[in-house]
This record gives sequence, C-alpha cells and structure tokens, in this order.
Amino acid sequence: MFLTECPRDAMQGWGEFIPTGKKIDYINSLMEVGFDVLDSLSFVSPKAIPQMADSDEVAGNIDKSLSNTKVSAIIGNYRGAEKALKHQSVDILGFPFSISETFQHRNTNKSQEEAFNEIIKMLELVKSENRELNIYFSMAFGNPYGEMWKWEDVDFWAQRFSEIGIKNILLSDTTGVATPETISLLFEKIPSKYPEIHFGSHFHNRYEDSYSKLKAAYDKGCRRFDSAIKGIGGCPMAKDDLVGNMPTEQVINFMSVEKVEHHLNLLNFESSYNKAKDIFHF
Ligand SMILES: CC(C)C(=O)C(=O)O
Repeated sequence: MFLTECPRDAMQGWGEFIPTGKKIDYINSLMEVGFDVLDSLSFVSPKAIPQMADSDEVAGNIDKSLSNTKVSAIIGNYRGAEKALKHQSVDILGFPFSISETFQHRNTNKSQEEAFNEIIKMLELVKSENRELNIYFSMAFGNPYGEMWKWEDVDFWAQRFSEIGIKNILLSDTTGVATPETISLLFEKIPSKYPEIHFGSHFHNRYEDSYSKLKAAYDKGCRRFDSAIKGIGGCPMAKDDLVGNMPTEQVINFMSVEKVEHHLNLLNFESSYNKAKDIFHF
C-alpha cells in the first residue's frame, strides 16, 4: 500500500491559527510513522488560506533526516510552484485540477484549459528541479454544482495528462459525493488504460461511509490512499459543501481487517495521534 497522510488538508480550514511550532512538531512526528508521502504544505494565496501562510517557515524546519517519507506541497499556480521549489524539503508539488469547470474557477480562478496550459509550464519547471508533480482530479466523482458527471470526462482528462507525461493522479472526491458504485466504475475503467500513471484515491467523506469507499477502490485494484488523522479537514474552497477527510485510523483498520500488509509504525502513529488531539481538540 502506498499511503499519504495529509496534515495540510487537515489544517488548512481549521478556524483557529495553529502556532507554527506546533505544525512543525506535528509534521516531524508524522515523518517517523512510515507514510510514503506527507501532504504538508500549501503555497497558495494566504488571503484565501490564512492558516497555511507560514508554509515557508514550516518547510524550512521539516527534518528530512528522520525518514524517507516524501514531502508534498499544494500549489495553485506557477508562482506558488516557484515558491515551493525554493525548499529542498519539498519533493512533490500537487496541483488540484478540477473535473468540474465551475470548481476549477472557484478554486484557482482559471478555466480547465488555462489550468492545463499552466500545468504544462509547471511540469517543465518541476522536472528541471528534479522533483515530481502530482495532479489531483478534484470533483472526480461528481460535483454539487449541477454539472453532469460522466466517467468519460474523467477519462478525457486522464488521456490529456498522460500525453504530457504526468505520472501520478489522485482521483479526489472533494465534496464526498462518491458512492461505492462510482468508485468501482472509475477504478475499473481508467487506471488500466494508462499503465504508466499511478492512480490513487483522495477521498473526503463522512466517517460512516469510509470503509465502503476504501473497499470499493481496493477491490478494483487501488493501492494508493490519502487520509488524515481523525478525518479532520476538507477543502475550504468547497466551503458550503465541506466534508472531512478519509480518517487514517479507518485506513489502518481496513488494512488490518483485510489483512493488507503495510509499513506504518503504529507506536509512532499513536504519538502523532496524540499530537493531533492536542491541535484539533478531539
Ligand atoms: C484540493 C484537493 C487536493 C482536494 O482536497 C480535493 O479536491 O479533494
């Protein structure tokens, strides 16, 4: 299993400002759990996401000597990519490309076509710096804006991104509208057409829906899951429709029930969980 913990997604919409020192301590503790990736930073407008305005300082204090876990940063445009790439601690940039034209505007103030063209430029930059660029397919399972959803639209964009050489795509259920049926459909139809792309899931959901979503994706071959401790978070740009993340405890529970091997250190996970309790008051 390829596991990404998303403290960035947990923190970004949190109402009270989390002191920078606490963020750093939390992320460094997660570095010792054994996740493949920590989605930790955000180089987007501090006006839009004030909680993440200290990402420069956080990035400068991530202790990469603790493990081989890669660090990822979300960006919304080329300028954000340049800022993120100044930090040697950042291995991966993540861009939220939306399958919904409405949400692409809402999230990055661009049309899909404009965002795609900017991604082509970002990809050149990222390659020249020897880092990676992941694409999130936001609203991959439908949207709350009344736009029609078809798996073929997701496939259309998967094809376009495969043509420019994108290697990692996270099918994201931004507002938690996916069902086990739509998850099965996408994971059955799309990844097998693009063997050069590593597809994963980035689910937002209510706790009670989490197991069935994991199972639907897993049964269709998905081996890459994003999650956040206690399911805290969600996309603040989809405010009216905010739902939490896939809870990491539920992913661990799933792996234990389904007898799936993983490489997480559960003692260290408990210590990070306790830090999350302190930050998010649960
Ligand atoms: C912004 C991206 C990464 C996201 O969380 C989503 O679209 O679900």
